[in-house]
Amino acid sequence: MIKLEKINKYFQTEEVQTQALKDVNLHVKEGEFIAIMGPSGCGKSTLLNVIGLLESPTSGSYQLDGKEVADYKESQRTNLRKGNIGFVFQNFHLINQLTVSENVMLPLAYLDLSKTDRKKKVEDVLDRLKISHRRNHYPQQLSGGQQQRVGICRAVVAQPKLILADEPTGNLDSKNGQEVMELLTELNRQGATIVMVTHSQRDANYAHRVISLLDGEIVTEVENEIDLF
Ligand SMILES: Nc1ncnc2c1ncn2[C@@H]1O[C@H](COP(=O)(O)OP(=O)(O)OP(=O)(O)O)[C@@H](O)[C@H]1O
Repeated sequence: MIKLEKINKYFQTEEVQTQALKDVNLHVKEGEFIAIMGPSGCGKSTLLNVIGLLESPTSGSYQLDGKEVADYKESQRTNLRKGNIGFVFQNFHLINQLTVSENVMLPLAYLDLSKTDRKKKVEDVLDRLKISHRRNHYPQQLSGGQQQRVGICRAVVAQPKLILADEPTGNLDSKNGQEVMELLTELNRQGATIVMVTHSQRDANYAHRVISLLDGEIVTEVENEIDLF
């Protein structure tokens, strides 16, 4: 599904040039669950942003579902993201002025669906992730764990094949963090491919494979032994 070959990413500011990714090669198969780890500043978020078509690499090849997308312009990347990639963020990124239902409906605004179909999809995902009793609440009326549950609803409502999560449990206590990881595992079992950045070894244990980055380079790749049954 994801094939990165010799991906390099440079950031240029007035004084310095930083190489955030160095010759990164990474293949992710459909249905895999990958964790990306490494110290602060090693390039984890940059890698996730490249995979999620939020940024383009400076050089290298990126094939997504067999299509070369490394040179896509911003408008092409935006179009491809819609409905295909769901994002989960550490700070949830919910809009405080919108209710839970309205937040979850946002990614559907760009898809060609009737209002009834949109409402049904939102209701289905709120039910499935057990947060429908809070549908008319505003984000600040919810606990952190509930907010992340809503964040995950929004990431999956358009049924994307790929879910990208940047430290999804970073702002949660361990009980809520574990619930979020169980939710991601369940979505993965239902077929979603997941790439997750994490600082937590415990969270990384849920993944099939753990990639470690150091100074923009992949230094180790470890397969986890996961009991699938
Ligand atoms: N927009 C940008 N402009 C300039 N430099 C950047 C930019 N984004 C990232 N960098 C630099 O690229 C390197 C990698 O950053 P990145 O955010 O990917 O690291 P990270 O591993 O996700 O860090 P953290 O764990 O602290 O979030 C860092 O040196 C950072 O300063």
